[in-house]
Amino acid sequence: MKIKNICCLGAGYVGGPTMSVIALKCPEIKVTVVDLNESRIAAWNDENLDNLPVYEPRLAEVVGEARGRNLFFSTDVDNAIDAADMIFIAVNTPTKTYGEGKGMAADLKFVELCARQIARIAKNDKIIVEKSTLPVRTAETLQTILDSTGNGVKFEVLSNPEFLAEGTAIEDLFNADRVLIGGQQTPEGKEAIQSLVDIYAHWLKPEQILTTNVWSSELSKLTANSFLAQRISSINALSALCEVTEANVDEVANAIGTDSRIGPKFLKASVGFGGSCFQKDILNLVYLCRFFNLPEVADYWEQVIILNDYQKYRFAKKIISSLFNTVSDKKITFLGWAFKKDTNDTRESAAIYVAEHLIEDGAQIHVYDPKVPEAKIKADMRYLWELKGFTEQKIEAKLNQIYVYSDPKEALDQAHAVAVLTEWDEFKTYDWENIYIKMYKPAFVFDGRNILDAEKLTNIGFRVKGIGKG
Ligand SMILES: NC(=O)C1=CN([C@@H]2O[C@H](COP(=O)(O)OP(=O)(O)OC[C@H]3O[C@@H](n4cnc5c(N)ncnc54)[C@H](O)[C@@H]3O)[C@@H](O)[C@H]2O)C=CC1
Ligand SMILES: O=C(O)[C@H]1O[C@H](OP(=O)(O)OP(=O)(O)OC[C@H]2O[C@@H](n3ccc(=O)[nH]c3=O)[C@H](O)[C@@H]2O)[C@H](O)[C@@H](O)[C@@H]1O
Repeated sequence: MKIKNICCLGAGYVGGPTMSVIALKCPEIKVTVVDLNESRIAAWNDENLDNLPVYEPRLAEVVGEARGRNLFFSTDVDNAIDAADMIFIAVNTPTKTYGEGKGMAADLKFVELCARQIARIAKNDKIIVEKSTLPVRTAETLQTILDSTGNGVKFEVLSNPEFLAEGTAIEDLFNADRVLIGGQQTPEGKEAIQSLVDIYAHWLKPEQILTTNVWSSELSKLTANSFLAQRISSINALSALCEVTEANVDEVANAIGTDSRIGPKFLKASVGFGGSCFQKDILNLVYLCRFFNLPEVADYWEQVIILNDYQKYRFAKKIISSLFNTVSDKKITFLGWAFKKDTNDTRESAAIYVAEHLIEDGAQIHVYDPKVPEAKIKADMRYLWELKGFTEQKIEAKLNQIYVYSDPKEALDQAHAVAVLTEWDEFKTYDWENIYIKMYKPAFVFDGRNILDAEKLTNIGFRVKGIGKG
């Protein structure tokens, strides 16, 4: 089937960039991205491209070219579903916060609602594409819901997980290592797979487009994220050993990364990985393994999360113990709040958890992040404390321990310590001599990303503590 009209449910970090690139590369296909969130859609339609709801290098350029031509953002979900031959589901699939599987399983209620809405609206045959990250065998559930309307419409469900990383989304989409398309191995399933292959073939080579059965595709996405996160937890585990043995974790990473069997990527020790997906997807994998009665496999993967929590806690503890065992009423400046550089996304950012530990010890947290506004930072902390069941009064009191700045100089002025939580490039270019003069002494720098020149800072007079350095 030659696709002429695509609809995508969910205009978030995945739906927005992926559909913008498809629209850019396939000018003959009309692409409509819909969302229930009106303000998000309004931001996607904002004339000023600096106001797009997702910050990604080069995204504004892509949207600027395709929007209004064959790329549209709308809240009219029903009409977009009706008109489409192919519907991508790119809605959120967070960890469940209630009931069966709470804290572990993926919450599929948004995906299920999409399937029900499609089943209700569709009048002609459609291809449904799972773009959201889903537990293996979700396609079966979707197919059951879609097929139970009895209106004779035929649906083919494909799995097409997304591998882009935030901060490099456009680059990743333009030059994907691979795209993965899973479908039923029936003649109709194979035809649907080919329709999606044809779309990606507008800009990717045939060898970059992998096709599999639907279950392998679903499981490959969870597996890829688990392997990536496992590498970070592995190097972070060793960073703790480096700190007590005077080995240097960056040197160790380089030494092992030059072995072509290991490879150099994803070996950067840090304050801990964040982002909306690694933790959620591993928890989901662990839940699935327990569900299928594989406790040893579940325990193995769960350790990746346990180690990551330990790393964030260890960083906060090091700040407290270095500052003479208390940070009560001390000004601790956080450089960065986003979970990595070049994104405004803060979901599961290590900064949130480090801040929580320090606030618990009485610290005043002063934050500067070039892309994250005050409202977002406070909302992140509020969400965490609400989940813990804190009273409104307690939450308000804790929020008063957080100060957010749009000028890094003000954030750093008269601080007792600086903690680098995100690896934004601009932090490396600051006038550290001047910052030192204006800080309380001894002036501490805790580099949770190992991006600053520790030798230079030490020569200025700072007490510098990186990750995995003795
Ligand atoms: N953020 C990332 O870098 C990546 C995310 N993923 C996966 O993609 C999925 C989406 O992730 P994000 O884009 O980050 O989430 P997001 O939260 O940024 O966006 C999801 C959007 O879906 C909308 N939505 C929910 N229900 C809807 C419905 N019934 N109809 C229309 N819109 C609806 C929400 O309002 C929200 O704007 C998740 O499953 C995630 O695991 C996969 C690869 C990368
Ligand atoms: O499913 C998803 O959501 C996506 O998850 C990750 O992408 P993302 O979370 O956007 O960003 P990463 O570059 O993977 O970084 C994740 C976290 O790990 C940290 N990290 C990364 C690499 C490293 O060596 N060390 C390290 O601490 C980053 O700072 C960040 O906090 C994967 O890299 C994507 O392939 C996947 O599509």
